[in-house]
Amino acid sequence: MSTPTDDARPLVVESSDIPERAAPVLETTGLSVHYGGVAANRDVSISVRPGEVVGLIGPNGAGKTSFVDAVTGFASYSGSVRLAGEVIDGLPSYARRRAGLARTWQAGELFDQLTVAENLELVVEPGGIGAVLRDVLGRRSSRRRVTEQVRDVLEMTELTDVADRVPSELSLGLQKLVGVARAVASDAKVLLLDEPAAGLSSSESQEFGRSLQKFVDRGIGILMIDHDMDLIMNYTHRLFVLNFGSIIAEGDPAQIRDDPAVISAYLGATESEEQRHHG
Ligand SMILES: Nc1ncnc2c1ncn2[C@@H]1O[C@H](COP(=O)(O)OP(=O)(O)OP(=O)(O)O)[C@@H](O)[C@H]1O
Repeated sequence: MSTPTDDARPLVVESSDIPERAAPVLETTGLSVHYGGVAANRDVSISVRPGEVVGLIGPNGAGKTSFVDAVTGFASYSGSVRLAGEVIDGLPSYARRRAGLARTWQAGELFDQLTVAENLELVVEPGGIGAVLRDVLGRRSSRRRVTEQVRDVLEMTELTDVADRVPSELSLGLQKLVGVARAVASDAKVLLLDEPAAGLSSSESQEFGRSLQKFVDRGIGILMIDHDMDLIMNYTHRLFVLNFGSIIAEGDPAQIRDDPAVISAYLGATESEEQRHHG
């Protein structure tokens, strides 16, 4: 494990610490997504191993969200998705979630009327959101009982001290962490993080990156999409780069940073943005 001495160094485990031959916990093979005539993903094959943080990056419109939508069962696709070795094609999104595929969304997804602990209870309570809301709306002074599973995740994510607060009382960075904690509370094997740094300052984003270590330590595989290159470069082990729906590069952050095809894809995207603004 890395032993960082300053904030600039990655705190997640080094690639060499991940068993090279560990079977992927998430694997897609030839995944393609079409919206009418638009090919949002073409033949995308990626893998995430247990305890590995994999980044999926690419210019705007490259197909990152479409990929996550397909993997989580929110968009139709051709090709195949395996979770812990099992093919999950054809399963609806809730069944994929139950099987251990957890997702966080770009937009805030926490219930502001509920405490942090209650937000986590939503995913572990067999009665679901209805049962939690009935309890909470019925209460006057006493808080809902915190289950052992939620207490465990709160401890792991160091959120125990804010368990009784409502999200609006927390910094945006902590709110994001609560979102991830909630995803993990549902016994996640894989976490798909869609732009977790959106809206965060660069120091909050780095803080968020450091918090990923706890999930890595538990062997959870993470696929992270973000435009924040400091977060991506410092806190991932491996990266896949999408452009126009296809993977154009794969490698560790240092390799990707110097890859001519990647540089050209980003420059091309910037140039066409500029042409759009000036055209
Ligand atoms: N529901 C949809 N219907 C039709 N086209 C869509 C739909 N969703 C996405 N697309 C198109 O698919 C392509 C990929 O979009 P997607 O949102 O997956 O890219 P992205 O990499 O996530 O972009 P960004 O970084 O801007 O979020 C784009 O051309 C987009 O316009």
